[in-house]
Amino acid sequence: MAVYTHLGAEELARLIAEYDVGQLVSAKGIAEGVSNSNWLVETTQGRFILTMYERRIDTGDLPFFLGLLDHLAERDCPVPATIHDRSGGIYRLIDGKAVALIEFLPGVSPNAPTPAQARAVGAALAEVHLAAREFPLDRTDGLAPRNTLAILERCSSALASIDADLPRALEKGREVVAAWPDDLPRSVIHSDLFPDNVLMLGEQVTGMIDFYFACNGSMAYDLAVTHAAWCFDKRGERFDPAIGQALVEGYCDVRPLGDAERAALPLLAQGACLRFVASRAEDWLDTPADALVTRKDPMDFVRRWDFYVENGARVFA
Ligand SMILES: Nc1ncnc2c1ncn2[C@@H]1O[C@H](COP(=O)(O)OP(=O)(O)O)[C@@H](O)[C@H]1O
Ligand SMILES: N[C@@H](CCOP(=O)(O)O)C(=O)O
Repeated sequence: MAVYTHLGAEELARLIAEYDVGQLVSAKGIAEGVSNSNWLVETTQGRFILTMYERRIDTGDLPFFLGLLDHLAERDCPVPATIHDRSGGIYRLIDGKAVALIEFLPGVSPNAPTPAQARAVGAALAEVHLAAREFPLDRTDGLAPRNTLAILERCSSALASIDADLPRALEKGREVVAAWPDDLPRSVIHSDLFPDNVLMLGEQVTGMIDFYFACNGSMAYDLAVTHAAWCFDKRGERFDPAIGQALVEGYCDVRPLGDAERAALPLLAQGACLRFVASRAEDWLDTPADALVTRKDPMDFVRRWDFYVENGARVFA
């Protein structure tokens, strides 16, 4: 589920009237997603996504996230542009909560991606990296390896309650942080490009969404995050080499990797695993077992991490 707040018909109509998008026809809550409330809004002029920012997102970051969407959309990247209100505002407040109206993009998120889809996603990610280089705003990565290791360390006494094998991630995390390269080419990165954040029609990427972890960071690290997210089954037990190869080739067709970036990929992929192990462990411990939101298992990324330690050099050769 992901509609945390009820918005009445009159309130919705008043909100939509603040935009030059015609009259409200319907608004349906969207079940997918976990962080924000989302509605599919139909007006006399078309379809839109209305997002209410519920948790995790600092309103002070919205000019960065929403401005980035506009910057990328203007440069023909497949991301939704934001709809500005009549006074040019990029977001509005309802009862103290920020809401934004965003272009609706067609497509569905692939459940079992094919190599051709992975190639298209690699290319689209590289296009975003190139286009985002001139984006004028900055946002620090709060989930860079040092920070995610600190999260894991804060959770250390409870990690074994999630899984007896989880505490060993701490030592592995310290090794990753100690070896982390800080001098790779940078841009603004998505840093959470899982299949559920990509909309596709066949082999075409029609939408990259959910830029709410976007920040300044190393482009090769973003590719490594995407690799970890796309190339395994859900539990991280089975790696699909054809998907991995297509993703990296698709990326390099648009933005070839430098030697240092390619050499760093095995470690960057481990850093990606550290990031999701830590955020999932923290969320797991913060979320009651009977909550409506399904908790994501950090062990899915411990298994990927083990895979990269053993096979990273071969996979990214
Ligand atoms: N611009 C968009 N166009 C079409 N559908 C969208 C768009 N943005 C979000 N969605 C739909 O809403 C769902 C949840 O959005 P998402 O941003 O991933 O939410 P959350 O931040 O809560 O994870 C997506 O899975 C997708 O179905
Ligand atoms: N992709 C992350 C969780 C972030 O959730 P999102 O719904 O905001 O994409 C994970 O799998 O741990």
